[in-house]
Amino acid sequence: MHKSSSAASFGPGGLDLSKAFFTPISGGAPSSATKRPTKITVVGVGNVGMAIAQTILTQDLADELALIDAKEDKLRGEMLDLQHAAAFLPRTKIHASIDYAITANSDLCIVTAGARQNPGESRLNLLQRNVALFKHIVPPLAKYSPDCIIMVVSNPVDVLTYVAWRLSGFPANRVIGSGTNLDSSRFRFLIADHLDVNAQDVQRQQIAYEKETLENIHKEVVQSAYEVIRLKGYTSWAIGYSVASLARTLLRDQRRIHPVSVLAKGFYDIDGGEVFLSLPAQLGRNGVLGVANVHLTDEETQQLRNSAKTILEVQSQLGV
Ligand SMILES: NC(=O)c1ccc[n+]([C@@H]2O[C@H](COP(=O)([O-])OP(=O)(O)OC[C@H]3O[C@@H](n4cnc5c(N)ncnc54)[C@H](O)[C@@H]3O)[C@@H](O)[C@H]2O)c1
Repeated sequence: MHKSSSAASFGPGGLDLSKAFFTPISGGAPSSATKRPTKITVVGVGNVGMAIAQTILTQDLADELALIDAKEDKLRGEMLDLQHAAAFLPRTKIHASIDYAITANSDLCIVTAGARQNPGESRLNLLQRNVALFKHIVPPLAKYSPDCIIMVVSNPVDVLTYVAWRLSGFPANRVIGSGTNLDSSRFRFLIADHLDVNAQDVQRQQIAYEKETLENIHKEVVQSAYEVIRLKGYTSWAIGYSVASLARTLLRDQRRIHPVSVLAKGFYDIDGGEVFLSLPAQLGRNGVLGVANVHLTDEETQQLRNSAKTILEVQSQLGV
């Protein structure tokens, strides 16, 4: 496949056009003090992967973007389509290939590749197919970018984050799932809409709401993704912004708290095994820096433990 680069080549003579436009100044060559470029890889250029890629570009989060997929034509088409917007965007070098060598030295690798559920197929079978995909995806990512942070977006996100953690051999602080970051945003939108305020001002604070209003908003959050999928076939824009906000916090060491899938063992009385759950985690350049201690009711603690138990049962059938 034609490996991309954002740079065009000019004819067989190899004419260096840059010299025709600029006269280099002495000492202008890159020095060791020059900042290393920030590089993000996105695996899977479907609806979700492309929404993430385009948000990363418009928000100027990377100097280099590497796109990986199994479909060569789709991959090249998406790469060219993004490159053609270069005149309207901050400068980012875009690569695309089925060869993981282009992902080398990434700071952040975002995995969105996933199999689609066949009619009548069980969720466990779909999960097993996704585990098989991850066996092709995660080891080469870890090989080419041994110091990167891996962010899993593919569903079921908690279990696949565990799978990515096992397959990568990385410490748990460098493997994160997008978790309920998007669901939180949906929750904040619905509360903001109800109160007619800005969603960015909806924070973690105890405000007295009518029980019924809160229950309705909760129900709506749970149904949100299904509703969008029913109407347009998939979700993309909100998950794109959600993951870009995580990328910003991680790569710019913002140390913000996000509800994301992290290794939950030892937090909130979850001790039974290695399971990834969405918890309020502080994120920075080293990945997960800590987990916030939010007060939970006994019922909420029990719900978390039940989720952990269910996920562990599923994981025991995966052979990873
Ligand atoms: N975590 C969340 O909040 C959230 C939100 C939305 C979607 N998702 C999940 O994201 C995933 C992707 O959704 P989508 O709508 O983009 O699906 P999609 O079918 O449009 O895209 C999936 C892409 O993965 C690629 N792919 C398949 N096998 C591959 C392999 N071995 N290597 C590289 N690429 C491969 C496909 O070619 C395709 O381009 C799904 O699992 C979906 O459930 C998660």
